[in-house]
Amino acid sequence: MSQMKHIDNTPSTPGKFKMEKSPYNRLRVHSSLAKLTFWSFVFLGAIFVFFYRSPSSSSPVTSDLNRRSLRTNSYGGPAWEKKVRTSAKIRSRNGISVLVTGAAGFVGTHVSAALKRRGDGVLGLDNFNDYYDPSLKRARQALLERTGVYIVEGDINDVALLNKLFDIVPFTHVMHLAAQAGVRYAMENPSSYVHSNVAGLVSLLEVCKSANPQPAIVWASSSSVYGLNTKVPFSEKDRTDQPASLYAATKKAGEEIAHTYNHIYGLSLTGLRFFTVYGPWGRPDMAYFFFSRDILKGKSIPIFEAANHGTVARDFTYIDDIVKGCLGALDTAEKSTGSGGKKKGPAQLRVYNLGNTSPVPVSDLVSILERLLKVKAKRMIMKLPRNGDVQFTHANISLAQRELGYKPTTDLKTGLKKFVQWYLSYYGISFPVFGST
Ligand SMILES: O=C(O)[C@H]1O[C@H](OP(=O)(O)OP(=O)(O)OC[C@H]2O[C@@H](n3ccc(=O)[nH]c3=O)[C@H](O)[C@@H]2O)[C@H](O)[C@@H](O)[C@@H]1O
Repeated sequence: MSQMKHIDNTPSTPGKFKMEKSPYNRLRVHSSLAKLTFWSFVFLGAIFVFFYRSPSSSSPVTSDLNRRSLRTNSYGGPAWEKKVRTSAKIRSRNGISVLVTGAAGFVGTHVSAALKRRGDGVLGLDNFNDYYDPSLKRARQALLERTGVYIVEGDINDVALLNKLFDIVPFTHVMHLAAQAGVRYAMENPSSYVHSNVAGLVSLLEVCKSANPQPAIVWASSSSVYGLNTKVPFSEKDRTDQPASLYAATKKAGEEIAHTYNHIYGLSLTGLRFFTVYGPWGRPDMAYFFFSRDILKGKSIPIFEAANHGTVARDFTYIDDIVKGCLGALDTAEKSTGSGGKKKGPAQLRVYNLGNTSPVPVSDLVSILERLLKVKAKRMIMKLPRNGDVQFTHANISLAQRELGYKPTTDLKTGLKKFVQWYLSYYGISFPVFGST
């Protein structure tokens, strides 16, 4: 401390003392001191105005990104690296090592657990943002930790962190599931979709392209890319240039970005178009989830219908079927061909529908929930809002069937029963619900 003081009082140049000895110089020093004080105030004032009045600092974008804790927490150190290595360690013959982004998310948790179960190395990455209740994400994290999967807390836009992870583990695969999901929320917070689904994807692909070896990447696109397409069932060959929401547009952009990185850098890329995935540990922002909550609370639920009382339907797909599709995609993914950021030859570029091939009207979904929950829903029929929803989705899955061995086996009634079972036990709600179905 005293040493510090000594250092602070030492003039940087001896000449300064000499100058002070002349009265003329003293005058000059005083006047420059006054000037210095004046300008310091001006400068501090400017800083104050910039930080407290600047529109950008209080813009919804900045404050939202801060609020949603998208920043990477501290990382590094031998203990942290050991956790990363242990989690990503392959424990079976022919196993793969996978970086799963969005590992604390709904699909991410299930895929990570399935990979770990069969002996693959798995490292999770998640920013734990508060788009929906983060305590559910923490509970999923705890679940994964028990199976030996460690989740690094960080954002996919953090290139330094991603590079560090690739320095520690030569991942053979990336399962990229981190995204801003939800069709309707895109009108409330458009920038979060660009941040995660466009910028985040690019930053991840930048790191993958430079990694040595380059990993093969499987990532989550969405059925929403079919947008206003009316040809059913939706086939991968159908047009996808009429997105009905910004969410859909960012997923479509992702498919085009994937094409670019495949073309320039030889990255092996597989996009999976998920069709309204549901099940235990699901997302509370999705209709089946909050319908269950509100039916139990006796709150009315808005059920959308199209013009002229047209039915709104979804090709609801059960999580276990989706997991099988994801694993099938990882297992059939060919290696990327580039190295050192340079393409060495053509690489695989694929897109698949992962749906259930059996659309169910939303009103039927509610009837199933009523039976499972033994509570009559207060239905509030509403016109389908013009905020991104499409009237129906229906997947043609023959391509995934042929090339990934994908074969969904769970109908909505069976899948919802499993969801409701989980929901009641997770939220500690006990009453006799089962038996009658
Ligand atoms: O398949 C997909 O690609 C998308 O599936 C879901 O989107 P969505 O099908 O709109 O799922 P929900 O928000 O759960 O809505 C399910 C159905 O319920 C309807 N709904 C939703 C909310 C509501 O209040 N009332 C209502 O009738 C919707 O119109 C829709 O037909 C996911 O939220 C997206 O992240 C995903 O990408």
